[in-house]
Amino acid sequence: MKLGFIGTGNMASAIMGGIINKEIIPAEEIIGADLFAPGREKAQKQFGIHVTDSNKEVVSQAEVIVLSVKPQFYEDVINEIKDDIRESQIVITIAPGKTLSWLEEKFGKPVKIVRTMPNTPAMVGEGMTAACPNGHMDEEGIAYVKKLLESFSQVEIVPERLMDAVVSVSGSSPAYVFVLIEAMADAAVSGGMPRPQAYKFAAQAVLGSAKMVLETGKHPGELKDMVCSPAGTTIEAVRVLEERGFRSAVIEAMKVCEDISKSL
Ligand SMILES: NC(=O)C1=CN([C@@H]2O[C@H](COP(=O)(O)OP(=O)(O)OC[C@H]3O[C@@H](n4cnc5c(N)ncnc54)[C@H](O)[C@@H]3O)[C@@H](O)[C@H]2O)C=CC1
Ligand SMILES: O=C(O)[C@@H]1CCC=N1
Repeated sequence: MKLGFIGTGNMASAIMGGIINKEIIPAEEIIGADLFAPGREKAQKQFGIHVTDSNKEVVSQAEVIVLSVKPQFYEDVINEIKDDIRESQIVITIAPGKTLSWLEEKFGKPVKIVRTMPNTPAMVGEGMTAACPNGHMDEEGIAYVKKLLESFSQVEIVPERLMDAVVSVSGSSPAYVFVLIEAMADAAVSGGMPRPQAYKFAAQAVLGSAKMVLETGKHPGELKDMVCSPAGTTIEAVRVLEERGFRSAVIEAMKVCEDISKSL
C-alpha cells in the first residue's frame, strides 16, 4: 500500500477521491481504517480502496499515512500507532491546532511529519492546501507529498505560524461560501427562479468571480467597482450589505474560527 487513511470521513474522502481521479495512486494501493463500519464501507464502495477496522493495519501497510480523524481523537490515535511507525514512513496531519511540536512530542521519537490544512473542494480537484514539513522530512519526501497534494489542490508551503489563518481562510471557508450561495439562491427563488437554476446561477457567479481575482491580478475592490454602474442596481445591493455589516460579519466570523483553531 502506498497511502493509508486513519479515518475515512468527509475530508479523507475528498482527498482520496482527488488522488484516485487524477490517477496519482490507484485505489488498490490505498487503505483506510475507520471505527465506524458504515463509514469505511462507504469509502470502499465509492472508491474501491481497501478498508479495515484496524489503525495498526494501516500503519503496517502504508508508506504515507494521513491522520484524518477529528483533532479531539489525535492523541488516542497517535498513542495507538506510535510504536509501529517506522522511520521511512511519512505522517500527514490535517487537523487544526495540532502543531508540529505537539505532534512530535506525542510520537516521542523522530517521525517524518507534514502538517497540512486542506479543504473539501479537493473533491473536485480545486482544493487549496497549506503544508508545513517538520525537520525530519527530506527534499525528496517533501516533493513526493507536494505531488500528492497537488493532485487535488493548489499547494503552498507556509510558515507554521500562518496555519490558524489558513484554517479560517481556506480550510473552513467553503462553508461560508456555501451559505452565501444558498442565500443568493433563496433570493433568486423569491424572485421567481426555479431552485436548481438558482443554484447554478449563484454558484457559477461565485466561480467566475473567484477566477477573475485569480486570473486578472486586479484588486477585488476594483473588480467590485467594475460591476457597480452609477445609479445602478449593484451599488444599492452593496450599500445594503455594508449597512448590514456583511464585511465585518465575515471578518469577525473568521477571527473566531482562527481562535478556535489555536485553542485545539
Ligand atoms: N471537513 C473539512 O472540510 C475539513 C476537515 N479537516 C480535518 O479533517 C479531519 C477529519 O474531519 P472530517 O473528515 O470532516 O470528519 P468526519 O467526522 O467526517 O471523519 C472522521 C472519521 O474518523 C473516524 N474515527 C474517529 N475516531 C477514530 C479512530 N480512533 N480510529 C479510526 N477512525 C476514527 C470517524 O468514524 C469518522 O468517519 C479533522 O481533523 C478536521 O479538522 C481539515 C480541513 C477541512
Ligand atoms: O470545522 C472544522 O473543524 C474543520 C477544520 C477546517 C474545516 N473543517
